[in-house]
Amino acid sequence: MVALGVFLLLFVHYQTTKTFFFFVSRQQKFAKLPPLVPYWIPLLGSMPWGYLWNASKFVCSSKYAFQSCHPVRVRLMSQEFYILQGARNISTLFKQGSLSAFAVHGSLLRYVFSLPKSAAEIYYKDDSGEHEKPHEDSMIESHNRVDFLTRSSFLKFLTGPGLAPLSQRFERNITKHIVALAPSQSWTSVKDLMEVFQQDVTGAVIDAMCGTFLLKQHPRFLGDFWNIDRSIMDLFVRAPRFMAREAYRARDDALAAVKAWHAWAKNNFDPESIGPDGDDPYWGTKFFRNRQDMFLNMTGFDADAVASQELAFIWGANTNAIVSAFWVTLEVFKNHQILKDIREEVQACVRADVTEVTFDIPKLLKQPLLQAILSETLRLRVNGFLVRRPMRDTLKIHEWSIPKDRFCLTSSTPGHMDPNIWCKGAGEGHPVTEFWPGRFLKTNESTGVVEFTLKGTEGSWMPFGGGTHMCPGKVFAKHVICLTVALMVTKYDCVITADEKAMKMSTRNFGFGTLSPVGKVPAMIRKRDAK
Ligand code: HEM
Repeated sequence: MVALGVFLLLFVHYQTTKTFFFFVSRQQKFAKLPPLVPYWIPLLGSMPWGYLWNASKFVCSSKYAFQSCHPVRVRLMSQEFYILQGARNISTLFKQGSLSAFAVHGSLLRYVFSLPKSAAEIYYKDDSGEHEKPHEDSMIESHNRVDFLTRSSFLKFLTGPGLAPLSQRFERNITKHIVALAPSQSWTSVKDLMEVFQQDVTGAVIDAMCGTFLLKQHPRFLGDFWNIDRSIMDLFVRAPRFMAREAYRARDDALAAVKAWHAWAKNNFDPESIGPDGDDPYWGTKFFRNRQDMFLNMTGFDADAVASQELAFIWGANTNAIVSAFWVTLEVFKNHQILKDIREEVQACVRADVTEVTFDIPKLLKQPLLQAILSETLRLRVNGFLVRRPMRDTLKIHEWSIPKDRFCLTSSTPGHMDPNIWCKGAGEGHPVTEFWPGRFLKTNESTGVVEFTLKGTEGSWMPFGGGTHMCPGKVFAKHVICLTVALMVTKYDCVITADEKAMKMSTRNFGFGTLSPVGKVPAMIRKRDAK
């Protein structure tokens, strides 16, 4: 009887919040507060039970939250935040200035990468904005403008003059690694293809970025790195140490390794060793060398804080790119026709004037099928949450107003899995769950040439996020992925022997970017006759 009474009360509460939801949604008034998502239990609010069970299904089916065509307000215990979905709303969000992305970055830095509290404070206090000219009423000293300073360091490194030398070093490293994978033209078994990417491709990226000391002196670094990556959710939610001992051990050892590299570079650095591109063998790049002073000038930063920052950067530079490179390679080797077509595209970019295989990289990065395969892979494999906080003013999303300082959450998954975007026109007959690169190809009517296109996907395809905090590494990521795949298909035949179950995506790290396969992916590889 009591249970029935409680149920009836909760039911009435739910129906009332639902009625209000629809009432506010339909109001015609301009600049209105988004409606509150209906919920059953008054003090708990909208508990995301479905999310805990199947995160991907939850964001693709939660009618009131991630599937709503307008922004909504969510109450979760004492907290309130906003969810924003739909191409039109997301495109508008990305056009706004003064949105801080620190909500997620701060928790990642603080809890996953152990940024000391004194340094994290600088982030919380920084209200000077992301532009060179600080906000007029901001009192933050110029050396403490952490958002602007870190963002400019990324941009100089990854989109400015730092990119060419980094890319060239990566090219040399990855070629050596891939060429050494299998010794002969007889089949060699590979226990787990993913491990090849975690060791060889990550090794090539880290050596190109940090110089060779880090991995030479700390051979366990790569293992620790992927251990952290696997357990990122445990660290992020601050699981007690006894429940995630190995994750905390890996994180602490990786931080110690980065700190030891920094100390070695500081003690041994010779200014004469700086090359014409500005990089040097101690810090690896001008980027890491210059960030030492930049961070150590900030209030509350010490050697531990800098190690946390740089380990976080190394993680960001590898996790998505390496796992995506793995999926692209897998898709190519799984399908004979795609493999044949990709080999043709890649072969057209091989430079003939050298002994070891090298590519005309600008041409390679423009090949339509390769770009389409990469884009389709990112659509299916990247599942990220993006969080923004309006720092200065109310955030206006069409007729909706989100008050200053509130958190706004959006997810790449609903857009990536929306049949109204991906199954129209040529995509008809290809369900959203199917890997079909044709979604990103179109035939030029006047020339008859098949071209790569992202037209019509704005606000729906967003593996790299968007707006002022959009991923600054997207060009380098494309380079890493395309070159790795080009080398693999040129040098090797590969038969994937894993069962379908092992190749499913693990949702363990849902929300953090590219998801890994659930199991090991064994394969057989052999050298090809090609150069
Ligand atoms: C397939 C590969 C990659 C994917 C899918 C990816 C995705 C993302 C996403 C979704 C964000 C958040 C953007 C936002 O909040 O709007 C981000 C941020 C970032 N990414 Fe990437 N990323 C990739 C590769 C890389 C690489 C190779 C680097 C560096 C070499 C890199 C460096 C960063 C940095 C530094 C940020 C923080 C930017 C900021 O806060 O302003 N990423 N990435």
